[in-house]
Amino acid sequence: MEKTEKNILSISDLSIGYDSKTVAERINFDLETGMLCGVVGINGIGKSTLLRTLGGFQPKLDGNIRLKGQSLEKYTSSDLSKELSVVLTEQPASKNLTVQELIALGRQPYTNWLGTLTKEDKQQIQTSLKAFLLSELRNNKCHELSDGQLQRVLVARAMAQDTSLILLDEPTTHLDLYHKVQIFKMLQALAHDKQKTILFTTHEIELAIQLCDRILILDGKGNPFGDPCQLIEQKHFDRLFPSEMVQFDAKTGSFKISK
Ligand SMILES: Nc1ncnc2c1ncn2[C@@H]1O[C@H](COP(=O)(O)OP(=O)(O)OP(=O)(O)O)[C@@H](O)[C@H]1O
Repeated sequence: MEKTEKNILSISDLSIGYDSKTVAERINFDLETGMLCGVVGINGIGKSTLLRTLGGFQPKLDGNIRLKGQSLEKYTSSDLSKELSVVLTEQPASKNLTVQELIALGRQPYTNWLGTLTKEDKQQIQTSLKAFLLSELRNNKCHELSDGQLQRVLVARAMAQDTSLILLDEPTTHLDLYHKVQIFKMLQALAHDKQKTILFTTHEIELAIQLCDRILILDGKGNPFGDPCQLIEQKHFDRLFPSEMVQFDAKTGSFKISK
């Protein structure tokens, strides 16, 4: 009983894909409040498809997705926008807005039809600007930003939306190592300090191993899920890529090119 209450997201026997094409099946995992979870796997295995399915952008093929104990399909779009925010890889259409204006869009689920911001809305926007080191850039147009800065703005908008679950598709693409680590650490702080449940897809397996509480490996078979150390012990990362090309070193938690 206690386990169910703590679970924000419960996925059982989920199959995802398009019309008659199943991309991945037998996906099972639970995420509790305050957990940071990375979804990894080779190109084309279905990471983005999973994220879009969990975000309600495309229907599941089979199985169950429960958000805070209720089937995802039962949520109205207005209720869902208060529980779930999604950051996709596509560039936002609204790049002509300032940083502060784009982050303010995160408050839309709570504002009246005129979009009037209350004191609480404004406070949330300021907190998000601060958490993602954007206060000084607040009046800059989004099209003037670097990829790393824009990525921080998109995550800050999700934070301003103040949902229990945040989904992100490859939030560190195009970023250098420093800025990848910066985003990962900010996501970790958002999960641990603000008790948000965060699930993101990534190719940064080594960083995910170091910073995530849980990892889901989409592998086209059992789709193992667990604590990174546990997955290392069970040798799941060893099987991710063909060993004649890359090998996983369990001691350092990193991949080495096979000589
Ligand atoms: N709109 C679509 N209609 C049909 N098939 C699609 C569609 N979008 C993606 N696919 C297919 O679904 C499979 C999974 O794609 P997806 O983008 O989810 O993989 P991914 O793991 O995110 O890949 P990557 O790491 O390269 O971003 C691929 O075979 C892809 O060709």
